[in-house]
Amino acid sequence: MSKIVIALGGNALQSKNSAPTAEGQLEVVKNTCERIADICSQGYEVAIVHGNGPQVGRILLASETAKDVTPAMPFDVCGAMSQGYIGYHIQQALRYALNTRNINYPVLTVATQMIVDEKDPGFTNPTKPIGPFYTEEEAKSLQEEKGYSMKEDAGRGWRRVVASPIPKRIVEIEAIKNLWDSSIVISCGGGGIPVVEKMNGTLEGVAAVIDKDFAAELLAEQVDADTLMILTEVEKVAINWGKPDQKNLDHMSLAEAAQYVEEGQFAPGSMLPKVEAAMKFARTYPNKKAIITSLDKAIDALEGKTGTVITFA
Ligand SMILES: Nc1ncnc2c1ncn2[C@@H]1O[C@H](COP(=O)(O)OP(=O)(O)O)[C@@H](O)[C@H]1O
Ligand SMILES: NC(=O)OP(=O)(O)O
Repeated sequence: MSKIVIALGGNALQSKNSAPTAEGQLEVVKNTCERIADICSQGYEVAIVHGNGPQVGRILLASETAKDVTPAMPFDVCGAMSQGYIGYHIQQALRYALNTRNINYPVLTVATQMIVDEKDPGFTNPTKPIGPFYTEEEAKSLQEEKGYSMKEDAGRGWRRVVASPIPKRIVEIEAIKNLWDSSIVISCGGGGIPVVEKMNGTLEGVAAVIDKDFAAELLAEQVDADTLMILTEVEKVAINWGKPDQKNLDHMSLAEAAQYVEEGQFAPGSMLPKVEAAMKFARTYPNKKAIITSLDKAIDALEGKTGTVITFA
């Protein structure tokens, strides 16, 4: 059976058109899980990685706002909280969607720690957008008042950006591999809880948010997946994106993708990490493929009918 690691983007978890409540997230996740269950019912074995940018940003905000009532939680703990409640929603919704298709695999979430290098340049150059969107004015005053780093996010508004080191090693990988045959595993949520390994072998959480596309790629390598599938809002990656001469791409070889990256075709913090993660998978496995497409088109893309496919040649 073909093994797929699926990375779920923001639109698979929350709707832009409604308040970011827990109930709203569950509604969106129910639809997402119907699509994932469709993939499972085609005979694919799947593992799920999800993002957490909006969620971890809001948990941090809530924690900071409530600091006079209860101590603020550190960054890594907020990441762990986001894995817990997003994983819970996916577990609940996917269990139901699978059961209605007479598939009875258990679905479970592994709180996953991800080892990063404490000297990673990401710690001095924050790039990962988290939390809500702001106007430029709001962003500038937050920058002044709270010392946040704020950046414009792919034409969609301003957001807080935080350190995003490269994921190096999945601490719980052996457990995830052991669980693969009997369960659908949700792991490396939000890219994994970022931890550094100390000289004495202990792990220590650090203030960062890892990119889930890079984490999904690392997981796909570790479980020897056949396909890395990155699901986002758009059906295809484009060059000249948002311009009158936008061209949606069916396929990119590694060389073509590298050329487009060089030209700055992909927005940092949004499409760029997806393309870079897909390139890494294609470089590691010249006979396998990475696909970037939308949730609704996932099955069509697996059948080769749409999406942007990234391969070695
Ligand atoms: N070259 C591009 N081609 C397609 N989409 C792009 C491109 N550059 C930026 N984008 C934007 O990036 C978005 C995907 O990034 P984002 O929403 O941050 O990811 P996620 O789905 O993981 O939450 C797309 O929905 C689109 O708005
Ligand atoms: N951690 C992460 O990559 O989250 P988003 O996909 O929400 O940006």
